[in-house]
Amino acid sequence: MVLCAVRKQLLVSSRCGAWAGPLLRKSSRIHDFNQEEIREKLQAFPGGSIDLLKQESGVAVLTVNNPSRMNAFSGTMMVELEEKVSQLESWTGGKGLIVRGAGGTFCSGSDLNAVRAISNPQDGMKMCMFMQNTLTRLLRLPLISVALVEGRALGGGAELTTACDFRLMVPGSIIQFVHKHMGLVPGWGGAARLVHIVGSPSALKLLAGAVKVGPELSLQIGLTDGVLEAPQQHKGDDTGTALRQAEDWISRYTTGAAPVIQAVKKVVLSGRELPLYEALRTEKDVFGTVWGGPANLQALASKPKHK
Ligand SMILES: CCCC(=O)SCCNC(=O)CCNC(=O)[C@H](O)C(C)(C)COP(=O)(O)OP(=O)(O)OC[C@H]1O[C@@H](n2cnc3c(N)ncnc32)[C@H](O)[C@@H]1OP(=O)(O)O
Repeated sequence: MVLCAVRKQLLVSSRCGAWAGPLLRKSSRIHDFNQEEIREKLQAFPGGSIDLLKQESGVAVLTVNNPSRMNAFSGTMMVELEEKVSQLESWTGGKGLIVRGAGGTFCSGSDLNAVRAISNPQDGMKMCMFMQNTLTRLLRLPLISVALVEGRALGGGAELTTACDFRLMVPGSIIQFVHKHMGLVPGWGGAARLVHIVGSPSALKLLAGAVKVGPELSLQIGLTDGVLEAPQQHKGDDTGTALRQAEDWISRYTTGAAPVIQAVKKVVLSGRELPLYEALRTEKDVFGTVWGGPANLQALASKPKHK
């Protein structure tokens, strides 16, 4: 059922040139439940915002913005994240996404005040399913995504980093699955994704030890894809900032026509999520959307040599 939904999502989005519309979005959810009730409850815990900046380069910047609480996720921010993911799903010209936190730190997980207020099992389950649905859709966006980790990514913040294709860290930053210290395990899909990224022995160590993972260890176990230079801010020049460095890093993967970059992400996604037979069928269909397309014809006309 879920596999069919993933394939359907990939195919229709390929034909439309945009990511899945509302109909498919519903069927591609991991948990099919009425999200309205939990959305309403989450709205009762305001604070901060999730800001989205779509740039002409085709690379968007999504900022978790609640610096007075180390960018903890309030209830309204959880709802806003879902809305921003919906906007990105229908961004035809999009190629890349950088997810970051405001004020020099990434995210300290869910807002503990909201968590206390909805600590009953029913609401906890609904919040968990809501965030799993949203973060699954974030990872499935037809955009190449990277989490830019400055400061700390704790708890749900660490889980959020795993909902991106790549992670970049600045010196001194930390990713820590602190859940065990909170009497919890990840609930936003972070454990399942972490196993895919670093393998089960390392995932077990990180979760059972609530290990503080700095850039060096992170590179060693394959959690991080790059360590940036220590950010430097010169007057009138932002080239040294972590964001600019992340934009430079991602540009090597997002240079080119949007339909081609999106197709690349789709074939990798289908390879990651579908059994081989389904993935091959999807790859064939996605191939059909770029074969003979403008970028393909232009490349053929220019007789390129790949030296
Ligand atoms: C399935 C999801 C699971 C989860 O995400 S559970 C949540 C896991 N996260 C946490 O437990 C983080 C707890 N916070 C901390 O450890 C520390 O605040 C942290 C992030 C290391 C920063 O330490 P410091 O630099 O010393 O700063 P501080 O403690 O004074 O924090 C500044 C203000 O931010 C607040 N804050 C930080 N993380 C928060 C959170 N998750 N929820 C609600 N408020 C949070 C903190 O209470 C403080 O506020 P205030 O200035 O005292 O009013």
